[in-house]
Amino acid sequence: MFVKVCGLSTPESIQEAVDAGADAVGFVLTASPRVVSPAQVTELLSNVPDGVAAVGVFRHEPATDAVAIARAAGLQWIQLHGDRTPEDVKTAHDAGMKLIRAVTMDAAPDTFANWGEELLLVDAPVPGSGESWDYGSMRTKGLEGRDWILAGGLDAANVAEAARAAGAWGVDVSSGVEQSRGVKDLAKIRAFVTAAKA
Ligand SMILES: O=C(O)c1ccccc1N[C@@H]1O[C@H](COP(=O)(O)O)[C@@H](O)[C@H]1O
Repeated sequence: MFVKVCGLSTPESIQEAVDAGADAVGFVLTASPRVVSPAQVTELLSNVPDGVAAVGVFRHEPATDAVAIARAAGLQWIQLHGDRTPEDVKTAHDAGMKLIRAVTMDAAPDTFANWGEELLLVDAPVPGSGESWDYGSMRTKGLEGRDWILAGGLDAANVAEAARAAGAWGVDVSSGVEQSRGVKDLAKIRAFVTAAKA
C-alpha cells in the first residue's frame, strides 16, 4: 500500500512519516491552515530522503503557476486539485513534473479516466476537510487495476477498512494525523502509516 502523509511543515513530522515507512510527503502550497511557503519547502526538503516523493499540493492555481512554484521550491511532483483538463497533465509533463491529479468522489465520470497522470487521487468534496465519505462507492468507477490514491477523512482507525472497501492502491491523509487543525501529531502519523502498511 502506497502511503502519503500530507500537510507537513516541520522536520520532525517529516522524519516521523519517513521513519514509519511513508512513500510520499505533501507540502500544501495553496490557501490552507497547512500552507507553507516555497522557501520553507526548500528547507524542509533536506529531511526527505531519496525514494520518498515530495509533493507540492495546489487547488485552484493554474497548472502553469503550480509548476513554476513547485519548481522554485525544488519539487518534482505536483498534486492538482480543482477543475482540470488533459491540457494540465501536458503542462505538468512538459515541465518535467510528475503529477497526482485529484478529483472529488462525486466528480463527472469522464474525470476518472486515465489522462496520463502518474497517479489519480480521489478525495472528499472539500480537500483537507477531514470529512469521511462512502469509500465503497469507488467500486463502480472503473478504477480496477489503476494506481490510484484514496483520501478524505482517513485515520489510523478506518484506513484499512476504507482502502479495502474502495479497492484503493494507496492512501493519503492530513486531518487524521493532526492534534488540532494544521498541527501534526507524531504518534498519529506513525499509527496511520503502520495501519495502512499492515
Ligand atoms: O490539506 C489541505 O489543507 C489541502 C488544501 C487544498 C488542497 C488539498 C489539501 N489536502 C489534501 O486533502 C486530502 C487530505 O484530506 P483529509 O484532511 O485527510 O481529509 C489529501 O489528499 C491532501 O493532499
